[in-house]
Amino acid sequence: MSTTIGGYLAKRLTQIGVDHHFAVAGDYNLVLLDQLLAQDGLEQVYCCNELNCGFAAEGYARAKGAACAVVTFSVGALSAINALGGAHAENLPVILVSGAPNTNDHGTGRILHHTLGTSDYGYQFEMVRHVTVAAERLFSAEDAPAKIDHVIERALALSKPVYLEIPCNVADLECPEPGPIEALLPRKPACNTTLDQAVAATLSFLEKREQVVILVGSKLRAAHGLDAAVKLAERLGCAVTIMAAAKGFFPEDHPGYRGVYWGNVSSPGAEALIDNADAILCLGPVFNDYSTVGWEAWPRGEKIVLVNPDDVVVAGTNFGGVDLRSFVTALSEQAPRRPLSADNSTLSLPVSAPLPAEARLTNDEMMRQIGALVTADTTLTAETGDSWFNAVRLHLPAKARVELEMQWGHIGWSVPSAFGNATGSPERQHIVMVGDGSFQLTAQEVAQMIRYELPVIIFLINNRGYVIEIKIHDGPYNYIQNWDYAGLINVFNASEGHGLGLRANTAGELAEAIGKARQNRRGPTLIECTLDREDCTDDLVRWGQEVAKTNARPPVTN
Ligand SMILES: Cc1ncc(Cn2nnc(CCOP(=O)(O)OP(=O)(O)O)c2C)c(N)n1
Ligand SMILES: [Mg+2]
Repeated sequence: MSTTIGGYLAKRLTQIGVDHHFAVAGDYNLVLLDQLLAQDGLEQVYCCNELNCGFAAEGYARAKGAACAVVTFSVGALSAINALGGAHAENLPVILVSGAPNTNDHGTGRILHHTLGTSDYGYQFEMVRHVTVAAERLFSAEDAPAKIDHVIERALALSKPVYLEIPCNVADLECPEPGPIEALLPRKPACNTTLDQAVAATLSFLEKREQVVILVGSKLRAAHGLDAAVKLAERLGCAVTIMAAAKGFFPEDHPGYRGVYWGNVSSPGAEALIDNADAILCLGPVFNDYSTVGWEAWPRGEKIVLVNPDDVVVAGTNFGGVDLRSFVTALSEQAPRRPLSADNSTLSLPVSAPLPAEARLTNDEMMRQIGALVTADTTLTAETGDSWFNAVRLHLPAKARVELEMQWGHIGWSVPSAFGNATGSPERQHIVMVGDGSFQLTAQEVAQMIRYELPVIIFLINNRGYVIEIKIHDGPYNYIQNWDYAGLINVFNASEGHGLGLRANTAGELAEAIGKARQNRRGPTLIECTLDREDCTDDLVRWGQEVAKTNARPPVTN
């Protein structure tokens, strides 16, 4: 039995659970798109531009575990590379496929359209290698299956993006049908010796420790460790705090849950818990300048067990080649059971009283009403900006999901990512919180939510500017042209769309808009929430001051 190279890729995508792929057409990829369209069980979904296409795939991977974006050469791929950087930073297996020039043009010295105007067409491949863990260029049918399998296997094994370049005259060449998919799926580690030693070292480390705390980090999901972390918390009976970028990665109704650890913007009591602990098990953390609030909140030293996706460090001793899920699972099975020492009934939850309907809308009232919307079936995508701090402060019901991009932090990511996430998980309720500044970068992807009739509820927080930047360091560059954000939906609807654009200036208008949004099942509802610029979270103000101090450190002169 044979297929084509595009058909081989299409079959592999469906075998790894990718039922949709995102695309922007270009003459270098049209034949490939035809091959992908021919695959049963694989839907082709279109985006307005290649940056959004990459972010839509990134969001889809959050829902489905992997994703694919197909773009044209150079003018398309160079935009998508930014989104691939985001997928790399956020540990998401996105497969970027780029069409490419006809193989007969290589080495001719000819100048091709969409290129830099030179005869070397290899620059894109060189660029993309910096943001992927595997990259392949196809030139013939003979080695195409092996190269396609290689990049897919690497994407799944490392939960990172990969790249495939398919020339326009190669996509429909004949090749054998794919073999068994098992060869590409992540395999359990063969060697247990190091694992056993890491567990033994941790057990003896814990023997002498009384104040044990688990700190959940943002790599835990990519390392497939969410369930194991709950089992470990139950075994140790200990308190559990989460890092902001890991919001939703530990059930907040669990008795051990004790809020967000984020330095001086931690949940009440969480910072003291970490500071007073004599053992901190850090599961998949990312300690960067933002998550440590300018390097101030960075647990280190002999009381730390650092559990990374592929290695464990016990009080400074490194155990390489130990995967996080196996380690946490083994520890949860072998650690002496301890009684529940933490009780999150003391967890103080900021709940503001409802405002009268005619009252001017405030940030607290907006979050009170959004919080009431969140259920176990909700996926909340929260954008860079005060939306980070608002989302992190929410108290989540079990199984509710929060999607953040706190490592890459590309403003505008949330709209296309939520489009992809909603495409991959239509059974969930999708909510987006996005500021006016961020929205202006990728707004057009709301039109695709209209096209595909996705009932995403978008809370557009119009506070007239880049407030997160204003709180770090103000200047004229933080103020933007205002849009009629609610009115934009009519533009995107044209004559046949079911999008809804509403504005909420008061508490009552917001409540009414949310009611209408919940009824609108045939398209997105954008609710423009107008807030005073100064009405932002205290957390943002404190965090912004710390970040500004960190950025202002004078060069260290030796
Ligand atoms: C692609 C990209 N370009 C610039 C930035 C820097 N930046 N980070 N946050 C912002 C402003 C966000 O403003 P909004 O979305 O309105 O959010 P708020 O803080 O709620 O006002 C910028 C301009 C960024 N993070 N990503
Ligand atoms: Mg803003």
